[in-house]
Amino acid sequence: MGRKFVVGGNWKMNGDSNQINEIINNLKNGSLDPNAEVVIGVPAIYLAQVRSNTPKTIGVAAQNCWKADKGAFTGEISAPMIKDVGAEWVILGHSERRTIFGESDSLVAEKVANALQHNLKVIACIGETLEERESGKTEEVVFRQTKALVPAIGDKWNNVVLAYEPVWAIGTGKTASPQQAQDVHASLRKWLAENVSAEVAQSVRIQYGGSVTAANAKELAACEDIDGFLVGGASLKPEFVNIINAKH
Ligand SMILES: O=C(CO)COP(=O)(O)O
Repeated sequence: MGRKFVVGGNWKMNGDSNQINEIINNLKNGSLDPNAEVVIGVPAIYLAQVRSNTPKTIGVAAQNCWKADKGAFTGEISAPMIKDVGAEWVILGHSERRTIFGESDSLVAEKVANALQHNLKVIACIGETLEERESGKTEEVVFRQTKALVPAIGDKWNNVVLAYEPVWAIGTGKTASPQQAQDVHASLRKWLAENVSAEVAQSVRIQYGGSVTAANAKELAACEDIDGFLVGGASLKPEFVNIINAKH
């Protein structure tokens, strides 16, 4: 069976009630490809509001959560809380969490394990920095980041989407070329076949993220191993609909 195209919008720390209503109306009024799964990644404070105002055909994701269910973790939110307000997904291991907030591979893995245990679906992000790419370490880095997730995911790969987001392409306007992205996605699939299973390698969806726009989405979506996108800036704009529809 083919992998269903999946497009995430990561709003990051953007949006207020007015802008959020505009984004949701744009999605409601747009004619969205029924063969594409759509997930919007919303600032935690708006999760409940967005979940109740957005059609159920669109998934709602938190952008982070802590690894424990509850307790003395001031400022954090938990997987059970995300579930409680009706959201279905969480984005974990985003490069901004890894770099700005110092999240290690092992912390990301602990968060992934806890989120999956609570039946949240997870978009798990990986990707190399410019320096790592230029020193020929892209595969080493994305394999290391993925390896840390394997025990955390266990047999729950059905609830995981991998997002390959080269850090140098995020918010820079420097999109990876379709060939650069395809090469890493194909290497990841090969690594998964060798280190997890042929079935997981074949079935797991791998999104590309980093300066995706309506202008470059079609060419990227045509690549064999690119199964969707994780979109930052453009997910706040009307062109997000065109990105969702880029595959068909
Ligand atoms: O980080 C991203 C999505 O998670 C990508 O952000 P941009 O699309 O703004 O480059």
